[in-house]
This record gives sequence, C-alpha cells and structure tokens, in this order.
Amino acid sequence: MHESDSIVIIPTYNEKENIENIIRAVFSLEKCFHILVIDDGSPDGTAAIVHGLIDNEFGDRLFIIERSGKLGLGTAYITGFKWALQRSYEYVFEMDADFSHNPNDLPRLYAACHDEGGDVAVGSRYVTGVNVVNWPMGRVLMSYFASRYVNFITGIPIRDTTAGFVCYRRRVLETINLDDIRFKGYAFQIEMKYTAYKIGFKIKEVSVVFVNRREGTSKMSGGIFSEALFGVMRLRLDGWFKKYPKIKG
Ligand SMILES: Nc1nc2c(ncn2[C@@H]2O[C@H](COP(=O)(O)OP(=O)(O)O[C@H]3O[C@H](CO)[C@@H](O)[C@H](O)[C@@H]3O)[C@@H](O)[C@H]2O)c(=O)[nH]1
Repeated sequence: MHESDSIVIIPTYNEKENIENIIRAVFSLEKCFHILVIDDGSPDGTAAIVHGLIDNEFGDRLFIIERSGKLGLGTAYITGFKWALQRSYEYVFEMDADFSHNPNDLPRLYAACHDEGGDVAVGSRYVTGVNVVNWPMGRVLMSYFASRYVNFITGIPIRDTTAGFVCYRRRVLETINLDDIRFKGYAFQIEMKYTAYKIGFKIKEVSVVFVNRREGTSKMSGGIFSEALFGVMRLRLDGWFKKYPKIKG
C-alpha cells in the first residue's frame, strides 16, 4: 500500500497522448504522490487509459472522476478539491496533463509548504524574468502583461497570478468557500489565489519553467480570456465589500 499526504489533481480533456506518461512521471518520483484525474468525457478515450492503469498497476494511488462533458477547468478542480477534503490529504496540487508543468518540480512545491511555512505554493514563471519555453511571442506577452494587470488591479503579492501549477495546504481549501468560486479558466486561478490572499494565507512563489505542450492542443479560448479580463475587476469589487472567512485555529 502506497500511503501519501499529497494528491495531485490532473484535469483532462483529450489528453490521450500525455496522460500515461505524466502519470508514470509522477509515480517515478522519490516522494510518493497520489493522483486524481478529472476527465470531462474526453472523446479521445483518455479515461479508458487511466482505467487501464488503475486496473493493472496503480489501483492504490491513482483515482479518476469522470464528468459528463467539458465543464471547464475551474469546476474540475473544485470537484477534485472536494474529493480530496473527504480524504486525509494534507497537500493538494493542481497540475496540467501536458508536461507544461514539470512533475520533477512537485517536490519543490511540496517543500515550500511542508518545510518553509507556505499555505499556498505557486509554480511561477515570472520570479526572475520570463521562464516560458516554446510559447508564441504573442502568448508570452499576453500572459506576462495579464499577470501585471492582475497585480495592479488586485494587489495580489505574487508575480504569476494565473499560474496553474499550485500546492494548497488542506486548511486553505477547508477555509475558502469552494461553492463561492465562480470562474472557470484563467480567472479561476486568479480567484483562488486572491481569495487565499484576502483571507490571510501565506503564498510562496517557486520559480519553474513552463514548457509549451508538445502533444495535443490547448483548450483555452477567447471566452476564457475575457472572463479573466473582466472577472478581475469583479474580484476587486468583491475585495471591498465581501466578508472573507477567518483562518481557523
Ligand atoms: N476536466 C477538464 N480538463 C480541462 C478542461 N479544459 C482544459 N483542461 C485540462 O486542463 C489542463 C490545462 O489545459 P490547457 O488547455 O493546456 O491550458 P493552457 O492554455 O496551457 O493554460 C495553462 O496555463 C494557464 C496560465 O498561462 C493557466 O491559467 C491554466 O490553468 C493552465 O495551467 C490540461 O490538462 C487540459 O486537458 C475542461 O474543461 N475540463
């Protein structure tokens, strides 16, 4: 039996080229992490690959939730967070399936919370310069200036506000009202960090290199981008009027 205090949530939509490799990469790390895949009915059969690995090799540390259709990255993570909170995991990670996040960085995110007192550890592309490989220049500039824009509007004290490579301590997810989180794409990532920051949790940035996917395609869309653009202003308004929960204990 492989016990672990850590669960890595991997949302998937059409990731058949990546899913087995990313699962094997996580399980080859020295520290034992469990994995929860949230698959949104991928037509390419991603879920069947995961079921095969559960049945034949990793039944004690690999789990899957299948949803009926493409319901968005944000709600996939909320579903995963709630699942993790019903179990005893102390550290809950977000990670993409496509190797744009390097699984070898998971132990560094873990250490930032476990050993260095962070409540949230963010795998950040912008701690020193811009650590992004193989993105078209347009997307690099958009992402970088989007993060600066979010800093300017919200005051979140980290440089990579849209990052999707994150470790949350259990108490953060227990304190945030997950049913109140309303955004789905980049704005989901901003909303989670902003809410943790407003509550008073300690957020640490860990410098990582983000590598554009080699297999499969990005699922982000113009709608998700504009959700972020205008959502940030709504978050700022919330920040003035909303009562955030208190940290327990
Ligand atoms: N279950 C589920 N998974 C999804 C969905 N949309 C995307 N995914 C999965 O979510 C991961 C990220 O999707 P991409 O489409 O590759 O995202 P990206 O554009 O590269 O965005 C990444 O970087 C952004 C910051 O620049 C991050 O904000 C974002 O969270 C993500 O990490 C992949 O594993 C993908 O299969 C969905 O609707 N449902």
